[in-house]
Amino acid sequence: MKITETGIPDVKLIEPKVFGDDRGFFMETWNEKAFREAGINATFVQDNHSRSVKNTLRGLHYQIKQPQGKLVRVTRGQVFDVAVDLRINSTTFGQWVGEYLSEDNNRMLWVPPGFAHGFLVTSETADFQYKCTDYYAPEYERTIYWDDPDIAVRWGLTENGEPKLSTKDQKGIRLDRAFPELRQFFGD
Ligand SMILES: Cc1cn([C@H]2C[C@H](O)[C@@H](COP(=O)(O)OP(=O)(O)O[C@H]3O[C@@H](C)C(=O)[C@@H](O)[C@H]3O)O2)c(=O)[nH]c1=O
Repeated sequence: MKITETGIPDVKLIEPKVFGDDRGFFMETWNEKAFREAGINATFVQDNHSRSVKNTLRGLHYQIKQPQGKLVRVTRGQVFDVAVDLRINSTTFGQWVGEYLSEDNNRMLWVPPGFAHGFLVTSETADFQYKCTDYYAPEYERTIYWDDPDIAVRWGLTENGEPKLSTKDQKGIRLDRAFPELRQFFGD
């Protein structure tokens, strides 16, 4: 597998080596040694799978305690996947990176703890699967509004396009309002 840095060096793009033959294909999707050699030291405790219809946007989510590192991929369809650096002392605080992940390109993204994460579904339907380094903790979960003007993710929605959001994500807060809590929990 090929593991490369993105515009935010700690967020990594993983391109598995795919072995195709007349039966189909084979690929490794997680290899602890290869990831460790690429600087990713992760112990995973939870695997998740969601299915979403086109134009669904899930995010931007993070947990103030039990922050989760996430190894994400798409097994059906395509999404535009986004990670936002919320580490207060990071030189890339508030910046985002985005990658198209699909069942065709087999790409995966490593989103470290200390980042908000979200994705927009760009195909008719998308199956999204990911491994997490800590457990889901709804009491610690926070949502930054997907269209926060300070982060300004270019989601690629059409001009008047409104994504399909959960009630929780419609109530996402702005980065500046999240800041005091981030300073408390993501200060180093
Ligand atoms: C995330 C999660 C949700 N749930 C439940 C809670 C709720 O009733 C239902 C749907 O939850 P949500 O609406 O929060 O699901 P969703 O919007 O898909 O949340 C996910 O979004 C992406 C972008 C991430 O990065 C994930 O970490 C996670 O926050 O599933 C769990 O039981 N365990 C979990 O780990």
